[in-house]
This record gives sequence, C-alpha cells and structure tokens, in this order.
Amino acid sequence: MADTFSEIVEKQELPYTLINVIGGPDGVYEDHVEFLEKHLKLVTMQEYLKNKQVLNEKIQAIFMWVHKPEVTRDLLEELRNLKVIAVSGVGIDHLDLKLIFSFGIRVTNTPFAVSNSTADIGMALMLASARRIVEGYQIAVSPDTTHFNMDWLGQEITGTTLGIIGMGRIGYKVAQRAKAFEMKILYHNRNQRNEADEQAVGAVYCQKMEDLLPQADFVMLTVNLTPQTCKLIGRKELELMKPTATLINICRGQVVDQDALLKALQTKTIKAAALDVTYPEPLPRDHALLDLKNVIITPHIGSATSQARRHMMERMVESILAAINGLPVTHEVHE
Ligand SMILES: O=CC(=O)O
Repeated sequence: MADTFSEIVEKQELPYTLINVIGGPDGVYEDHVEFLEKHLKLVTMQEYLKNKQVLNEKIQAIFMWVHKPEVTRDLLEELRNLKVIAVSGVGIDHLDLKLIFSFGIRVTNTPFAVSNSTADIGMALMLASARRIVEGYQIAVSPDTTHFNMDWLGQEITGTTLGIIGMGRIGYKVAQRAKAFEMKILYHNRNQRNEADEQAVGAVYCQKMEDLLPQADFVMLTVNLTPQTCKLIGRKELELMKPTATLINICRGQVVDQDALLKALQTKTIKAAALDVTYPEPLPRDHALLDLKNVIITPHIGSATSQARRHMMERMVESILAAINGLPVTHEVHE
C-alpha cells in the first residue's frame, strides 16, 4: 500500500524547504530541480497549503526565488522549525528583516552571483542609450524605411565621464568594464575604496554626490535600496546633472524620484535615461515614461543570465545546508 503523505514525511532526511513553485515564469527552473532535489526536500507552496498540519513542523528553510514565497508574520508563526530564509540575488528590501530576526531566523543572499550580470546590464544600457540601439532597431525593421540616414548620430562613450553612485561589488564591476572603454570614472560611496582598488580602475572618489553629478556624462546608480537611498536622486540632483547627461538605473526604481525624473526628461534637464528598474514593475501601460524617445526600459533583468541564476541557486543551497547545521554562512544578512 502506498505510503500516506505523513509517512513519507517521516522518512525524509533532506531539509524540508518551502519554495513557491517549480517551473513557469516565476518558478524555480526545471533544469535546476535535479540539483535542488539532491540536497533539499522541496515543498511547493501548493503542497504546503494542502498539508500544513504536517509540514508546519517539518519545514526548516525557505528558498525565496525572485521574492517569492512572501514571508508574512502568519507564515513565520506557523513554520515553527524554520531556521533560514535563503534569498536569491542581492536585494533584501522586500523583506521585513526586523520581523524575521525577531523569530531568530537567519537570512542569506547571493551578492557575488549577480554582480557580473548586473554590471553587464549597466554597460549594455549605457551603450544602448549612447548609440540609440532601440531607435536604430526600430528604423532597421520598419516597413517604412527605404534608406538609412547619415544624419542619424549617437555618442561614443570612450573619453566620456562615468559617475558611479554606489561602489560596492556591482559598482566596482561596472568600473572595471568602463575602464576598458577608456572612460573617466568618478564615484560616490558611503566609504572610499582603498587606493589599490581605485588605481586598478582609475576611479576618483567624490565624497559629495553634488560634486560628481555636474561632471558626469553618464550617472549610473548601483546602491542598495535603504531608507537612506530612497529617492536619492530627485529634482535637485537631476538639476545638477549636465543637460547632455544620461541617468542609468540598475539597482531599484525607488532610488529615483520617478516623477522628478519624468519631468527632467520631458523638459530636457537631462538628455536621457536607461532604466532596468522602475516602480512599480512593470509600469502601468499608460505611464508617460513609456512614451519618451529618450528613455530605454528593460524588465529588471540585471541577474537574468543562465550563469547568474545557476550560481544563485547553488549558493542558496549551500547557505541553507550551512545554516540549518549551525555552520557559518558566507553571505548572511545582518541587521
Ligand atoms: O534585483 C536583483 C537582485 O536584488 O539581485
């Protein structure tokens, strides 16, 4: 006779791990499942909701893939053996850390997994905006195009100045790439990097963001979203930028006052924006930012490479196994 669900649960040794869903647009990828199942006993949200009575005692970890499942107070109260929440990617602004820590639960993320892919998207957006790739594509495929105009021009990034706001892992990777493009690099960060780091990429520190903004041809935002960085770039900061400058945002939409940005773009206070992030995501289809020719928007794809996602998933498994065995976790999030 087949085992009952409870009997199967009793026999399992792998750590019970709650995930949202397997497959589909929001789910863990099918081709990661074999690896995941070698190390974790995956429980989808649907299975959990059907068998809460048994699983509330069993689940030790949450595998939070692209912000899901949502961690609420109710869930934390129900999962009495929960030890760790492993978060994919670097941003943890979607979590109520105070609440989670009050339950004695550890939180981990995967910052190294996403830095190359996110820095790449920053460079891709900067180049796409400077060389008007999206407009160019539209001309190339338009049925109305009969010849290519010689007066259609973009801008080289070589020799221009890049201002990086936030010089953490991603900001530094951007600087390494920008150096290869022979850009001048300024950066603003809470802390100045050491001299060796600065020299390796030729980056010059601006203690005040107000000193960086008027000098940069491209301003790239790579900070974490915190109460201190929310609306870091507003009307005043946009007005300090050159009218020929482009703002590139690859961190979180809320770091920019979006209404102020819209106005600055409409009134040509700045030349252009290239955004991988907005708020909300996606923007409502009638949002004015979507109509502007000087704006490029991508659908929050900083970490969307097969390499980064694989790397994330592997680090998450490592963190879960370490945390539930009481071992040090490489990327633990602290208060
Ligand atoms: O947005 C992506 C991340 O936080 O890793």
